[in-house]
Amino acid sequence: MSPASDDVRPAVRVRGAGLAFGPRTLWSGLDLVVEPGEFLAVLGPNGSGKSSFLKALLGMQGLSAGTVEIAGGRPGGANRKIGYIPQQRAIDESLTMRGVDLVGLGLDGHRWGPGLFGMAARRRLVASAIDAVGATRYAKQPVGRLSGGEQQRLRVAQAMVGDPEVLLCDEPLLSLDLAHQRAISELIDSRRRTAGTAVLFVTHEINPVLPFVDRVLYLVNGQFRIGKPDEVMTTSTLSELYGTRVEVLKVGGQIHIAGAQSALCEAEPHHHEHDVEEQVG
Ligand SMILES: Nc1ncnc2c1ncn2[C@@H]1O[C@H](COP(=O)(O)OP(=O)(O)OP(=O)(O)O)[C@@H](O)[C@H]1O
Repeated sequence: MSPASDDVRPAVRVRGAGLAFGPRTLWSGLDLVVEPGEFLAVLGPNGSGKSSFLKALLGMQGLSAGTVEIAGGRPGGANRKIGYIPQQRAIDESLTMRGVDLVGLGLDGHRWGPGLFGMAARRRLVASAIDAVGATRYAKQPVGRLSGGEQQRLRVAQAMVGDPEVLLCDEPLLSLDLAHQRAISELIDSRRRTAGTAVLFVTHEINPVLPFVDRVLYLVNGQFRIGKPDEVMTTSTLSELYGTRVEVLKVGGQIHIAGAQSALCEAEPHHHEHDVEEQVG
């Protein structure tokens, strides 16, 4: 990541942001600048507000306080500089749209024009985005009949095809096998290195992307920490954040967190007890 300078505008700038639903505050006082080419992992247990954070950046969720700038503008509207991989939802089996058409939706029509040249250029871009996620074999089939992982790879292609300045990814590795988790993480990493795309990557499992992560935003129970993985993913920082002893174990280049789930269960006693070593963020 290159250091901030005056002539490079940040990809994302969040000032004094807060989000509350009724009496429940998901986060408040959030200040964050994400630079072009930076890879920010957004971690935290279920319901801590990770997806809502991405939705606030997209203008799909209003803030309770503060402001957001993304790709040089306000969130919302048709900002073509933002690629978004939404949290996976099953696509209706009856959807007959083909993969190539789904990916093509990630391109804005007017830039290519109706002429033959425009259409050929558009087709080439779509084909190359599909190739990059390894989806060429099934890209002409109806999306509704593809497996969850195949659909997910097309969603990644759709988010990347428009040459975004900022890529917002909500658990993009879900339902991918290990080989494709790796291929997609490396593809996203290479895009931010070569094109300077900032990546905000929501995940429950940091290990598959740990080699790429510059900084972590960790959300828990209305609190958050921002910093390099080595600063945030420590026993002392996470224990402070969870409000109880949480053990962070670093083994073979991977990070494992023990005790976080039971910390949350104590706060919400109706949940099942799971006090095994686990990764919740
Ligand atoms: N529009 C809304 N109105 C009321 N509550 C909402 C709304 N949107 C989200 N919430 C609540 O805010 C909390 C945070 O939701 P969010 O989806 O951001 O969590 P998350 O960290 O992404 O969780 P997960 O890991 O389970 O995907 C949840 O408890 C959710 O029910």
